[in-house]
Formats: sequence, C-alpha cells, structure tokens
Amino acid sequence: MEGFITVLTSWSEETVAALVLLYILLKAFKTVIHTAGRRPPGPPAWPVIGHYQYLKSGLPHHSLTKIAEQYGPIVWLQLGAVGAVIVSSSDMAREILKTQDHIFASRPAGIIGDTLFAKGQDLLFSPLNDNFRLARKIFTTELLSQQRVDSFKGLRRELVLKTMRTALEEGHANRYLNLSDLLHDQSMSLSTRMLYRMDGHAQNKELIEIIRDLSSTGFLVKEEYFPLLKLLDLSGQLKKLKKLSERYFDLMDSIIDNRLKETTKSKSNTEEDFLDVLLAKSNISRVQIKVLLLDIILAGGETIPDTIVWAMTELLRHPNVMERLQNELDDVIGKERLVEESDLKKLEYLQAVVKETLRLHPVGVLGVPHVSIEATKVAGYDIPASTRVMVNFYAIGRDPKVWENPLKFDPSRFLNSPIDVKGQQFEVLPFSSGRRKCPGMHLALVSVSYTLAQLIHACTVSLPEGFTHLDLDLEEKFGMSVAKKNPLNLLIQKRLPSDVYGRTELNVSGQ
Ligand code: HEM
Repeated sequence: MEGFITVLTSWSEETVAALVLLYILLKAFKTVIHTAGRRPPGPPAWPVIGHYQYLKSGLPHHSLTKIAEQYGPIVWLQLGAVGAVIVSSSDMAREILKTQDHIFASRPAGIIGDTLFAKGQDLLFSPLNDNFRLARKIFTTELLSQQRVDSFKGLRRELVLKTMRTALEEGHANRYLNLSDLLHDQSMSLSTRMLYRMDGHAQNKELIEIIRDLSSTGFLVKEEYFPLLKLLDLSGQLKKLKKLSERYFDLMDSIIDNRLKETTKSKSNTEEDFLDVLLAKSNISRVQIKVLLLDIILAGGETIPDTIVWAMTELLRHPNVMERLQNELDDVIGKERLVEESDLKKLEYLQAVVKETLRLHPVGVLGVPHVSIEATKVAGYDIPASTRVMVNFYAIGRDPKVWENPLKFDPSRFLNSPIDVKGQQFEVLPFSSGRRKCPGMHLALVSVSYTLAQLIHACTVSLPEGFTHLDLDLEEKFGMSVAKKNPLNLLIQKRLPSDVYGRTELNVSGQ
C-alpha cells in the first residue's frame, strides 16, 4: 500500500485524474490485459499502475532482484498497460537470449525509440526487421569490428596519456580530482573523434550539452506505460525529448553538410572515421546515419568511464587486490616504461579484475528491453506475443546459487576459470548474449583494461586525507548506465621513475 501511495502522491492531480479515467475506460470496455494462460508468478498488482512502482523506485534493479528472491527467476509484472517478464537467473537468460533468441530478439516500440531514433531506425531500438539486420551488420563488421577498433589504438593511447597528464598535473599541485569527470571527458573525446574526428570544437560542446540533458531526462519514461498520459503529456517530458531530438538532428546535419563539402573539395582524409564509413554507403539514409551515430554516443559514452570508476573503487576498497595488480604490472611491464595495449593479453590478473568488476557492476543492469514477437512458453509458463522482457544482469552476476560468496570482490575467482564475460556462458552477462549482444564489447574491454592498467601502473592513487578504504561506498545512481553515486575524489601522483614520463607525452610541466 505504501508503495502505491508514494507513487500516487508524487504525481500531479491531473496525472492521477488521467489514470483513474484510464482505469474506468479499461473496465468499461472490458479491455483484456491478461489473455488466458498460465502466467509466471508475481507480486499482487495495484489497479491501474499494476506493478509500475517497482520501476519507479530509485534503483529498479534492486527492487526487481528482491522480487526474484521471493517469486523465482521468472516473474510476471503488469507495468501500467504493458505486460512484462523479468528474468533473473542464468538458466532463464539462456532460454531468452539463446534457445528462444529468434522469438525474443526484437525491441518494443516506445517513446525514446520513436522520438530520438526516428522510430527505431537505429540499432539500439530497432525491432527485428531489415533495418536491424543492416544496422547490426554495419556495427559488427565495420564500425566496431576488431580491425576497426584496433585502427583507433593510437587515438586511445593519445587520449589516455592526455587524461593522465591532466591527473598528474593536478596531483603535482596537490589537488584532488573527480575521477568520473576526468574519464567522461576522455570518453566523449574518444566517441567524437571516432565518429567525426572533432574534439574541443564548438559543435562538440553543443553535443555534450545535448547528451547531458538527455541523460538527466532519463530513459524510463512513465508515459510509455500509460497511453493516456502519453496523449496528454502533462509532465512535458515528450515535448522535452522532441526538442532535444531536434537539437541533435540540426547539429548532425551541419556536421554532415560540412563533411560533404570537405570531401568534394579534397579527398585527402587520412584516417577514416565512422561518418566517412556511413556516408560511403548507398543503402542508408541521412536519418539512419544520424541515429546510428547517436547509438554509439549514448551506448558507449558513459558505460566505459562508469566501469573504470567501479573498478578503481573496488581496488581502493581492497588494498590486497590493488597490491596484487600492481605487482603483476611491475613484473610484466617493469618500471622503466609505460603499459601498451599490446601488453594487455599478458596481464591475467588485470583481466580478472575487469571481469570481476563487470560481474558485480554490470553498468547496463537491466540491458535494453526485448519483446516477444509471438506467443511462446518459457519454463512451462505462457508468454503472450508483445510481452516486454527484461533480463536482470545485476541479479545474475550476484546469484548465490552460482557464485560462492557472491558479494565479495575477488578477481581470483576468474583465474584459471572457463567463465568469461563475453556472452558465451550465462553465469555472468554484462554484455548480454545472442543477436542483441553488445556490439561495443571489444572496444569497451580494451578501453577499460588499458586505461585502468595505465592508472594503476604509472600512478599512485590516494584518497582524501582522513579517508581510508573502509570509507568508500558503493552507492549507485540509476540511468542508462548505472554509475557510482558519490564522487570518487583522488590525488593522482607519479609512481614510476621520472625519466619514464619524460620520454613520453606524459612530460608533466614543472616536474
Ligand atoms: C562496459 C561497457 C558496456 C557494457 C557493460 C554494455 C552493455 C550492453 C548491454 C547489456 C546491452 C543490451 C543487450 C541486449 O539488449 O540484450 C548493450 C547493447 C548495445 N551496446 Fe553496449 N555496453 C558497453 C559498451 C558499449 C560501447 C562502447 C558501445 C559502442 C561504442 C556499445 C554499443 C551498444 C549498442 C549499439 C547496443 C545495441 C545492440 C542491439 O540492439 O543489437 N556498448 N550493451
């Protein structure tokens, strides 16, 4: 009852009136939300809102994990007018993402996909259709293929060293800095340089503002679950999203126009970026180009820095793990040079640290909703067509039936273990699996591992005075990427002999 009242009191009178009207209409016309059949279990539902309060809670992946503990690994929720299934175990995830991938690999139509992504003409929000097949092929074989990701190795090195230079300069002046801010700047530069070679340009600043506004608007739009609210748009959310979308489309139009002029004047581009690749294709429209680029900015921009911040937080909370990682780096790299990306495959403990971070902190905690394209059965339960499906990756990585001491940060569990995070095994699925598996996985793993290795090998990282590792919290902030809520302020200083920095771009002024 409390949850129901909290939800209602947080909405305006008009919203409540609209909901009541919707309820009366549904009753009057005997709208059948549940078709006959044996549904998965679930908690009792409230009239009108159903189980929507579980999504509305600050951290939905936590409330959904609690429901799974009570009702089992497959649960039915009525989210306003939308029927949904939440799965929270590796067996159920295998069923959805592998065995019945052909039925569950589509995306539901929704407000974000419609408004920002031109009715799902991108990849992230595309239903299972020809657009999906084309976009997926472009992402996996061209934009984010291993070869393309490797071609940006020099760019990643340049940006990581730039980040470290800023950090060391601040550290030299005894100033603490917010690690998340620093890494988000690095990640945005990486995205925009890969996308269209621009960094620090005025248009780039405009893009950063748009993305910031988009993230703060949030991706759980309640109007999506209550059609009448969508019609009325009392909260103004839809209008706001439309405005942001127009700003983004205008900005990209000017970038594309400039590029077209540039390439007709001279074809002397040295390094092919994503915009070049997409413009060279005759089978995609300008709108598709814009929404595909937005996918990369939104899906990649925050997930990488947020994961590095989680890894650093866990390392600082576990000094023994930090020491073991530093020892590995010193043994394999030595203290006379910096880490290079080509060293990563030799750094087994580093890889285990990254996997363990992704097990406990899979930043895409609930992934992106899937939808069933036809009626089917899962674990003996009837799942109607058009059911929204969410996989709780957060719960799966912490499942006590699978993981011993699941809440302990212990990278050694991944040493000499056949379990990886790449979606082949279902015990841990930070990148999901199947047709919708994250196509940015290779870029993400190499970027996270390389940045983390540089920071731990070349820097000493200290907490503010008076803080110990016991003071570090793991509070989360929900969003498209689940980030650490409280800032991680650090003093970052040199760890290696001075001449190592002097021989690289890390020659910090005044040191
Ligand atoms: C640590 C970093 C990352 C994590 C944990 C992550 C996780 C995920 C997850 C869970 C999904 C949903 C899969 C599903 O629907 O079943 C996803 C989809 C996606 N990710 Fe990532 N991701 C990361 C980084 C990236 C990066 C760097 C990019 C691009 C540069 C990217 C691009 C995408 C795209 C385009 C999709 C949609 C795929 C589709 O719908 O077919 N991701 N990611």
